[in-house]
Amino acid sequence: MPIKTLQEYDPDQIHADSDLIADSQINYDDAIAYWSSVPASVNGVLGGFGEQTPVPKADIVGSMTFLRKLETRMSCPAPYKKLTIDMGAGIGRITRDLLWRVSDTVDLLEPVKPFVAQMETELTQVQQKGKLGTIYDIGMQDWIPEPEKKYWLIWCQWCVGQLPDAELVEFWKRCKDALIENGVGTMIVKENIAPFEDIFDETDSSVTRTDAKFRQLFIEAGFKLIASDVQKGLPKELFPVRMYCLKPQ
Ligand SMILES: C[S@@+](CC[C@H](N)C(=O)[O-])C[C@H]1O[C@@H](n2cnc3c(N)ncnc32)[C@H](O)[C@@H]1O
Repeated sequence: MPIKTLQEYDPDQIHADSDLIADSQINYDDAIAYWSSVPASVNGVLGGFGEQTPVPKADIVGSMTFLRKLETRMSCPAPYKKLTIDMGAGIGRITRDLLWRVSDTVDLLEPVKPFVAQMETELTQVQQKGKLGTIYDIGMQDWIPEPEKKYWLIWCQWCVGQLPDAELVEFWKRCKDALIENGVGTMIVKENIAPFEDIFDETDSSVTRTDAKFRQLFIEAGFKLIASDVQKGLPKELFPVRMYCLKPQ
């Protein structure tokens, strides 16, 4: 399940597998096969926590509140433009419901073809408003930022567990280099948090990391943490979800 539930967490099982490092079990092909097999819908990308649950709305409201708190830290002086990229974007849910509102243009990155195809429907209005940028149909591990493009905001939500630690650090280093310099650019990471140790999930071949692991990897990638909040209003059976606001060191 991409959105992990606490009931699924079995510490005995985790300890039985503890000779296997969680992220060493990630397999990109298995992940793509899983994501290609689920419906190209909000319910599909949120592992069954779609619009019939409070999750999508609470998520967007929580992100908007977090961004409002950060407004002064995220100002974008001329001549810069508010160019954003939505990483592991699924069907474009976050761009459709949030990112276009705060950005001039939004690029998206998503490797699963049926999700990319569905973006055409989901993002019609974003396109009509002239805010749809480039769609990269590749994985984060293969993304090499275009040298002339500098982002005001890089949004990574419910997707970085698809990369092993070392690949994730390399990806975040490329993100750092792709941000507008002089502290203008920001990266936001919003992910499930594991309670005690990183957990491998064979369903979508991903890991759920602890808060301590996230903070360690941010430092390794050269980011400093500006602010962090826990998402409110999610069902109690879900793992906590945390938002991190990061700037290059
Ligand atoms: C839980 S969904 C979240 C989608 C979207 N971020 C959202 O919140 O609506 C995880 C997404 O990560 C994508 N994904 C899987 N492996 C990836 C990779 N290596 N690089 C980028 N995205 C990946 C999946 O296809 C899926 O769209």
